[in-house]
Amino acid sequence: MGIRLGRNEYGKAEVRLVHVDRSASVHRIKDLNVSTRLRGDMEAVHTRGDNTNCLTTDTQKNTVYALAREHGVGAAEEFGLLLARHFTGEHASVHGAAVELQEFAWQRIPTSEGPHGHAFVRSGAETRTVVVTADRGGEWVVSGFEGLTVLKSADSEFRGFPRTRFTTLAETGDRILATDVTARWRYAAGWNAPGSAPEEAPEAVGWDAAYERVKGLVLEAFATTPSLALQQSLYAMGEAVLRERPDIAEIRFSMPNNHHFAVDLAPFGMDNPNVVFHAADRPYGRIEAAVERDDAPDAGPAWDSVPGFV
Ligand SMILES: O=c1[nH]c(=O)c2[nH]c(=O)[nH]c2[nH]1
Repeated sequence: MGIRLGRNEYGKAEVRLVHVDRSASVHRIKDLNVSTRLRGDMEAVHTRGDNTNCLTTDTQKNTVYALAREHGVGAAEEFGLLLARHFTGEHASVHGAAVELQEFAWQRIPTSEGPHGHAFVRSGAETRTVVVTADRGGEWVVSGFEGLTVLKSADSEFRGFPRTRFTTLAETGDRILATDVTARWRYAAGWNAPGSAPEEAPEAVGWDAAYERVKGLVLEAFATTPSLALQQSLYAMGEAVLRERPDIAEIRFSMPNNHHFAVDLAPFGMDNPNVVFHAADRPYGRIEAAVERDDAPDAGPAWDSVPGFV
C-alpha cells in the first residue's frame, strides 16, 4: 500500500505586532496581525520526525518582531514582502512563503490643539488585509479589506426572480441594500514574473495610495449604481476598479446581504412607507464573485493562502 505526504505548509498564526515609530515627536503606530506559512523540504519532519529542515514556528514569530525592529514597518504589503523574501532567501529548505497580514488602523486623537502626538483612537471602518506569496517562480500580492459596512436607503430594487412553490419573497422596487464588503485584489504588474520591472507596481506608486483609491472606487460604485441585485452592485464595484487600475488583474468580493425588513405597523393603524425597518442579523444571503480582466496574467499561487477565497 502506498501512502505519501500531500500538500503541506506550516507557520505561526496571528502574531500580534505593534510597532511605534518614535523617530519624530509625533508617533506613528502600525498594528498588525501577521501569519506566516512556509513550504519546502518538509518530508522528513512529517514522515520521520527529523527536524533538520524545520525552521520553527517560534523562530518565524521572532523574525516578525526582529525585522520590524531592524527595518521598521511600512505599508503592510511592504512588510509582507520583506518577510516572505527573508524566509525564502535565507533558508535553503524553505521554497515558498505566504505571509498574511491584517492591519488595524489608529488615528491620532483630535484635541483643541490639533491631533495629539502619541494618543490614538482606533479608526477605519474596515480592516486592511494583505497576502504576499513568494516562491521560486515569483512574487504575488493580494491586497484587500474586510468589514467595510455600507448601506443604501434608496435606489435598490429586486424583481423578476423565479417564483416556485416555495417562494414567498415579494418583489420590491424600493428596499434597503446593506452589506459588509470583503474585497481582495491581485496586483498584476511586476508581481508574477520574476525579474520583471516593478516601475508600474504599487511599490513604486505607493501601496497606501493604491489601497485608498481602490476603496474609494468600491464605495463610489456602490453608492452610484442603481441596484437591481446585490450581484449587480458587486460587479459594478469590480468593474470600476479594473477600469481605472491596469495594475490590478482581478478583484474578488464576498458580501452578505444584510436584510432589512419593513415592519408591519398596520396593527397600530400606521402606514410604513419604508421608514421603519427590522435589521435582521441571520440568516443572510451571501454573494461572492471574482471580476477579472480578459488578459489577466495567470494567478499562480496568489490565492492559495487567502482565507475564504480558495
Ligand atoms: O440582491 C439580491 N440578490 C439575491 O440573490 C437575493 N435573494 C434574495 O432572497 N434577496 C436577494 N437580493
